[in-house]
Amino acid sequence: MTSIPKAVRKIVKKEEDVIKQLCTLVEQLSNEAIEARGSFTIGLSGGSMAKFLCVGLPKIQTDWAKWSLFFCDERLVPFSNEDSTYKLYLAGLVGKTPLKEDQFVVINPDLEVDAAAKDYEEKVRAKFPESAWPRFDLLLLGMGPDGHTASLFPDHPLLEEKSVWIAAIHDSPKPPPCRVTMTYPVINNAGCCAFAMAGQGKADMVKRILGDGESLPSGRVRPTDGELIWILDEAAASKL
Ligand SMILES: O=C(O)[C@H](O)[C@@H](O)[C@H](O)[C@H](O)COP(=O)(O)O
Repeated sequence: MTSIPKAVRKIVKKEEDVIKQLCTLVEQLSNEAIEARGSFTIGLSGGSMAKFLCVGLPKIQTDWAKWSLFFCDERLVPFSNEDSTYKLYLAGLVGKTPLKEDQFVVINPDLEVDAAAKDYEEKVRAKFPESAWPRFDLLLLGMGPDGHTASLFPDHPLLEEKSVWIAAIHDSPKPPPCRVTMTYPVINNAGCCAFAMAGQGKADMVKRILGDGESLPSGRVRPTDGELIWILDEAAASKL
């Protein structure tokens, strides 16, 4: 087993500091990308990542009009459903920042899941024309209690999916069962992948992945030509 030599660990005192570090990173990378290329592409995740971003992003300084926002994974439910990740961001960021609804590249929840994955891939391809693989400026990822990230779950065949940008999952062990997810070739082609987490509940899995180097889905996030950053509070890092 190997550890992750390229992962930068930023350990801060408590959850509010995790939020500050995370949103400072987003601010810095957005400004760099906009200066270099005139646009900023960011992939979002649900769970506590959504909560952190909705608290912290309204305070950053950036050229919001230049942002395009994507979903590292999304649950195939109507946008009105409490399980919709997009719904969280819509409520937390639109109206609280200058971001507009049409800057979010969203799934079509009316399609069945395979068609929804294809449709989402087409929407992503339209933003990265002529690329073999898209290069997102920043992908923000969560880590579940089983070590999953995006909708890439332990021992699932999707961990080996290398032919598509966006895959469908019909049997997610975490409900709801139908989702679409970015695949590893996409995730690992990003300019930066960042995890952010807080609390004792994360400590065992953080140790298994960052300390012991277990090959769980979150540990397989290793950008081939980009940065990997884990932002942890002291409780989440307590077993390292
Ligand atoms: O769609 C989902 O079910 C969530 O996006 C999920 O993948 C989440 O990112 C992790 O489970 C971590 O969640 P917490 O950060 O809330 O523990």
